[in-house]
Amino acid sequence: MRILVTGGAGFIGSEYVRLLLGKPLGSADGVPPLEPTVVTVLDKLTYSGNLANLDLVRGDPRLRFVQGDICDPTTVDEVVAGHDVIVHFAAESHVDRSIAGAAPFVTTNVLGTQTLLDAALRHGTGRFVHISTDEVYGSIDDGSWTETWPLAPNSPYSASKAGSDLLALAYHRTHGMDVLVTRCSNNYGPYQFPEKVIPLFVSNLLDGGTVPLYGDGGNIRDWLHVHDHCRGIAMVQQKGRAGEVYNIGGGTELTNKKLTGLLLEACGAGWDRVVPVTDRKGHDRRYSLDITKISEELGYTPSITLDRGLADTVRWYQNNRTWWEPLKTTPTA
Ligand SMILES: NC(=O)c1ccc[n+]([C@@H]2O[C@H](COP(=O)([O-])OP(=O)(O)OC[C@H]3O[C@@H](n4cnc5c(N)ncnc54)[C@H](O)[C@@H]3O)[C@@H](O)[C@H]2O)c1
Ligand SMILES: Cc1cn([C@H]2C[C@H](O)[C@@H](COP(=O)(O)OP(=O)(O)O[C@H]3O[C@H](CO)[C@@H](O)[C@H](O)[C@H]3O)O2)c(=O)[nH]c1=O
Repeated sequence: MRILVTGGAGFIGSEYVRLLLGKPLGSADGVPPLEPTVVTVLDKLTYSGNLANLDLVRGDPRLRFVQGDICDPTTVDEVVAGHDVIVHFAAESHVDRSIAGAAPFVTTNVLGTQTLLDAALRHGTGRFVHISTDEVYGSIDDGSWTETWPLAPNSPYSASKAGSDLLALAYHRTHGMDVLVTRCSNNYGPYQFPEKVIPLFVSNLLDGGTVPLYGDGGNIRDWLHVHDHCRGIAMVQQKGRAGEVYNIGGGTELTNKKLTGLLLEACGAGWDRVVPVTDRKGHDRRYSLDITKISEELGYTPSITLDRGLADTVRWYQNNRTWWEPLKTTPTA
């Protein structure tokens, strides 16, 4: 099977490539055999893409890397040809950046996805797995989102992801393409660019600095280890039903204040290192996913507890300064 992974040099995409090639960050228990003959990574290498993320699989004869933009129809057409499956991670992924400027989010997330879908349609690609996000549902005060919940995104990032999510489903309904969509909660783990809250806070604390906690710190996120997310995607790729949406969550909801406390403890720092700052504009209060569908249909359960996952992640950032230190000093605009 020939698999194309877009955004495979990013945080989550690179773990998916490692999983496909038999070098994941955790045990692949419960994941059906993947056995790819070729894994092609198509990645533009934006500020968040990094070839070093693929170091563990460098040299695998099945891995091919193409530096290219998913918005470029010529490149996309050439790369898509001959693949049986596309797993589409490539995106602009950071909410704060989308507030500062929405244009690249609309371009990459909406137009880039349309460009890929059109190429997959032309080439008759067997299966297209679109990686979406729980943020497309908006914010929820009580209860949890099932897959049939109406979409109500609030940030330019989540609006652009909702656009691509609905486009992917539309290609299934309109053209009969074998498209599946996954919507997952907040990922954490090694190789996450140090702008998202966990790697930002951990790297700042390891550097002896402070951490900026938005608003009252009461916003709630559901945390999912990147390896468990990729296990869930692999199950969807192998066993999911065409045209369906699958939520993938971690079942670990925490306020940002509680999360900050855990990170301070793991880094041996005190609350004097926390600086309350002005809240994010339009800040979603709570995300919560109902994962009954993927659990009952595909046998998914997260395997890495938050305690273990956070301890391992902090240790990874302690031991891999050479990976993240340059990323904190290089301009990324
Ligand atoms: N990080 C999370 O918590 C999370 C949660 C839910 C969903 N997601 C989704 O998962 C996917 C991956 O997220 P991530 O956290 O790994 O993001 P990331 O920012 O670490 O990686 C994105 C990758 O896409 C590449 N890319 C960006 N624009 C491109 C373009 N125009 N053409 C080709 N490549 C391009 C980048 O170079 C990078 O390698 C995204 O679609 C994101 O919306 C992320
Ligand atoms: C960067 C930063 C964040 N925060 C808060 C804002 C959020 O409530 C929480 C997590 O922020 P972020 O790490 O930016 O993640 P969030 O906005 O939830 O979005 C993430 O999770 C989404 C899935 O829920 C993904 O679709 C996005 O790609 C990913 O970036 O921490 C702070 O308090 N201080 C900060 O400096």
